[in-house]
Amino acid sequence: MDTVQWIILIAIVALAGLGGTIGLVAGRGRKEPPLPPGGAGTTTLERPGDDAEVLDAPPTAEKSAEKTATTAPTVEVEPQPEPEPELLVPTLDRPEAPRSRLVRLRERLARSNALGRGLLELLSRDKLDADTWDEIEETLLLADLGVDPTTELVDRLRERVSVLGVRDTEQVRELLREELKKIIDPGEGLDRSLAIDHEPGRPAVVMVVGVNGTGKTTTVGKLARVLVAEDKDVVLGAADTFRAAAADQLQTWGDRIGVPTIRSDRDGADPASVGFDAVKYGIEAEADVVIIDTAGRLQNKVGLMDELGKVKRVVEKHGPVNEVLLVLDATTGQNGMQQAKVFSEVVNITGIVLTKLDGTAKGGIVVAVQRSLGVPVKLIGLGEGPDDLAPFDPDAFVDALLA
Ligand SMILES: Nc1nc2c(ncn2[C@@H]2O[C@H](COP(=O)(O)OP(=O)(O)OP(=O)(O)O)[C@@H](O)[C@H]2O)c(=O)[nH]1
Repeated sequence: MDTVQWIILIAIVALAGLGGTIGLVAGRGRKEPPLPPGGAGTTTLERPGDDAEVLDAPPTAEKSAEKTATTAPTVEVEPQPEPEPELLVPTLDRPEAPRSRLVRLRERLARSNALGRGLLELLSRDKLDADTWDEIEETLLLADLGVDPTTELVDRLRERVSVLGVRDTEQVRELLREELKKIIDPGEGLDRSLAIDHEPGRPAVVMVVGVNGTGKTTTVGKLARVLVAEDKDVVLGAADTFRAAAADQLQTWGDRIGVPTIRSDRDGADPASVGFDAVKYGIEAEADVVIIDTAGRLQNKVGLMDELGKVKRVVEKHGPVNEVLLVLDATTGQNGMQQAKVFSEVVNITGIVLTKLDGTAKGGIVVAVQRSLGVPVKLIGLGEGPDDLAPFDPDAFVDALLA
């Protein structure tokens, strides 16, 4: 071989050696990709074992770039998925079932109501003379029982106590229980259940009316919770467009239990149209009950009262309103009675909600308002808690008064 031939031979051997080295380096950096779960056609890079702790969390952009640079220089890396946004599932309140709340509320009523205790004390005196009977009468009047019911109750008790010669505290308590029961639940077929049965395709409509501050919006919210606890689908209508924050307040109640609130974006919008839309929505959503909150307004503002009548008429274009609940604050006494009369002239009240019976000895208003309107008390509010509303049960009420 001459020199040129030697040079060519050496060059061929050198090139062959270099090629083998390059092939080893590239092969070390490549791994067979694992099949993705489910065997779909995409391939992913295997994650090294020492990165195991980050398997659950998607790698950060920085980390994945680092990995790309050090472990897979020649592999085309699929873009790493964006971290999944944390799914914020709103936690809804689970309203208390009506049965258990009754027990709790009864205890509260018994604690806060001095009427029964006062009467029992007077009736248990050794001598039931004229002065004592006057005191009994006064106690009942102060409890807002009203003049006629008070006279009736005192006359009946007086007669029975003297005829039966009852002196024993337990017997007196029993007589008082019977007489109070008669006067609170006169047995004239007062239906205290809420009229929320409905035909298929049309929800029952409940309108809630009353003067500002009686607890109207709160009652709508609490009532929605009672109904949700009974597995009803409820829609709220914020037809109190008079007070700016009322719709927000109502929506907060609805949001807590996953109940939609139909409202206007505009303050001072036509409440009748909000009421109409709420029922329309309720029909489309196949809801069971639509509860409409209305503006609390002063009873002497004739224009505003007319507006309330209009809300009812417009809502009734969808069909009859099943229930019109008047909310009265039990602590306002005779003023509450005046309000009741004015409202009943504008809309046909079908039931009364007495709020704030906690902390007042004026439970007698139950009797007064039922008599004056001929409408039953259907619900009572016994506190500011979300589940402090219960169906009115005359037996439980009298028991609580005398507890
Ligand atoms: N103690 C007690 N407070 C109650 C009860 N019901 C309502 N309230 C309180 O009464 C206040 C007025 O309640 P709202 O529901 O805002 O009254 P409203 O009638 O809707 O008033 P407007 O929205 O201004 O028309 C709130 O502080 C309620 O928490 C109850 O049964 N007991």
